Amino acid sequence: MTPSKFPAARGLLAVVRLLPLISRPRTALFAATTVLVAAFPLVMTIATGLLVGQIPAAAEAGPGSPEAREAYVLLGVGVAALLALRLVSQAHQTNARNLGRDLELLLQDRLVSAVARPVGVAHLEDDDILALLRIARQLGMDYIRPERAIQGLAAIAPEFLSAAGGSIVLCFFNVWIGLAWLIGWPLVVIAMQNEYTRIGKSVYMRSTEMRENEYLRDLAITAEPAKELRVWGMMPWLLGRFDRLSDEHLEHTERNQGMRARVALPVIAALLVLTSVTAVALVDAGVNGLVGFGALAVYVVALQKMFTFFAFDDNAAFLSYGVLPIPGILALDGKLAAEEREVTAVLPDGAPVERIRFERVDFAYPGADRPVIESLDLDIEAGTSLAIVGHNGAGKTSLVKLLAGLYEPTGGKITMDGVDLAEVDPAQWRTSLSALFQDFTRYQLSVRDNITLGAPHLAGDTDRIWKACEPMGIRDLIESLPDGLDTVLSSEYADGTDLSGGQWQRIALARALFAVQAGAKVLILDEPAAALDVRAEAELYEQFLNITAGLTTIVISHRFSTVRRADRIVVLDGGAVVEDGSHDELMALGGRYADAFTLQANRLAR
Ligand SMILES: Nc1ncnc2c1ncn2[C@@H]1O[C@H](COP(=O)(O)OP(=O)(O)OP(=O)(O)O)[C@@H](O)[C@H]1O
Repeated sequence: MTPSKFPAARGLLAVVRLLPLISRPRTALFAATTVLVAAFPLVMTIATGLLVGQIPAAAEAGPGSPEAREAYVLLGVGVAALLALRLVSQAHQTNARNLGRDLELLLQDRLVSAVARPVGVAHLEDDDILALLRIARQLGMDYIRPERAIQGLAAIAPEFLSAAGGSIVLCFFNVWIGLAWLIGWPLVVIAMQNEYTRIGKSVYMRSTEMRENEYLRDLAITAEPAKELRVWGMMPWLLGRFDRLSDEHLEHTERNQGMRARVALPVIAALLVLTSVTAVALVDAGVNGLVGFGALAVYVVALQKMFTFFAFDDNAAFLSYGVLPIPGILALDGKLAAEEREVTAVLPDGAPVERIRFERVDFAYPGADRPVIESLDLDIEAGTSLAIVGHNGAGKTSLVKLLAGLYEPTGGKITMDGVDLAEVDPAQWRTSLSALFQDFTRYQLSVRDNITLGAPHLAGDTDRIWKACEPMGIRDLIESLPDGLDTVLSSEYADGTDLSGGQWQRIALARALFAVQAGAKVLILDEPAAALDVRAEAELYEQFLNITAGLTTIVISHRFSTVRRADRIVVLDGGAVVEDGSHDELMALGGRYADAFTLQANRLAR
């Protein structure tokens, strides 16, 4: 995030630009009521002053005199302004509340669509973006809510205009005193907003610093890590560390949340001096008969306006805090939009019908200094099965993530039937793809949703769902669940249920199969059955190969019983292909594959 010299002003400008996007008429109403809410008190001020000044003349002239009638007219004007102020204030506040709420929704929407827009996932590992996301996720937090900023603005803007109006009135008394107020107030507002912004940034925008704290809190209250935390007796340690970090944060807050004396004291002193000088000058002018009683009364009430405007209150703070995250969110929207790729090619129908080709592909994860894939050449013939093997960290998953378009190669290209995937609309490519990753997601949704997520438009096709479940051996299991296919797979729901690791894996495999049945042409299976026993895995993979015959299948596995069934096997090491051939060819080669296969086979035999 680029630091800004005037974050409060930038945020405020952003708000001013965003409001018309929510609603032009409501923004116009907001502007109009801001002016009216400022103007009516000024009218009251002047009417009251003039009324006070009129009373002696009216009393002398007696009831029914023109002087007395003028006094009543002034009273009427004052009361009318008061009533109008009440009415307009109400509308002003309601409109501000609604605009604030809608602004927050607009920002949430911008944020979610910005984050969802990129084709890949690299941006979700970018520290700056993550920091912004964490802040934005707290949009609901009281202090840094844009909604509060609008409410703050709704309260401050009329007061400020009113004080400016009071300053102009004072110009008629003494132009220098009036100008001093007219220039002084904006300076005070800027100084205060800058101070509040400093406090807001240092206390409420500590996303990165609060990261560990947030992580520990989530660990302590979510079901997934609960087992390990309890079994290892980690809870006291975790809570202790959480408390320590929270205390540090609290200390930091207490240290930084106050206004600095070197800002507050000069501001307060300047206001005191200006008020005293104005008051003394007014009294002096009155005593020396330099201004009439009526005019003096108007000036005194105008001076009072200066007290009612308060640049130090909660509204001023909420205004500064609330606008803080806005420029970042808008910048993120722009930044991620700029990363969108240009589509210049289309895949032929039914692709791949010939081959998928990795051509001198390099890849390094964002921010990493070493590549995980280097100059990789790999030809995958369409309609065949390929197994990728290699030791931990060899780059197998990274390779299929590139194929799935989750990351883009940093060098070289991946083509499908000759078309560079970087030029293709990822949505088109992904309709041809079904993938199951080793860290597949266990969605806390119904069984039906879990299986049909790869082709949600077919979620109502129960026969098709059973066709995906039966080969995975889970139809009986699903039928035994309380709501069958509609049972929620989470014990966090009243009628929900959780499954064993192997059962979850079968559900995920059914999801991959369902997407294949829905038309996917390429199937990626990354450790598809690591949670199954060896026999079950071999049987399942056999089934898969039968069902998916004619499909381009890429499987990553450490189980050679699975791997050996593939048409072709490549051994990956250091991000490059080091052996390539069928099971028999690689065994005959007597290299790494043969060694590893023999080792595993001997162990199993023993
Ligand atoms: N998101 C990531 N960011 C940075 N580095 C990563 C990321 N994911 C993986 N790596 C690194 O890339 C290298 C290759 O990882 P990859 O997951 O491709 O290996 P693999 O062959 O699939 O391993 P395994 O058999 O253990 O699943 C590893 O050194 C790993 O630390």
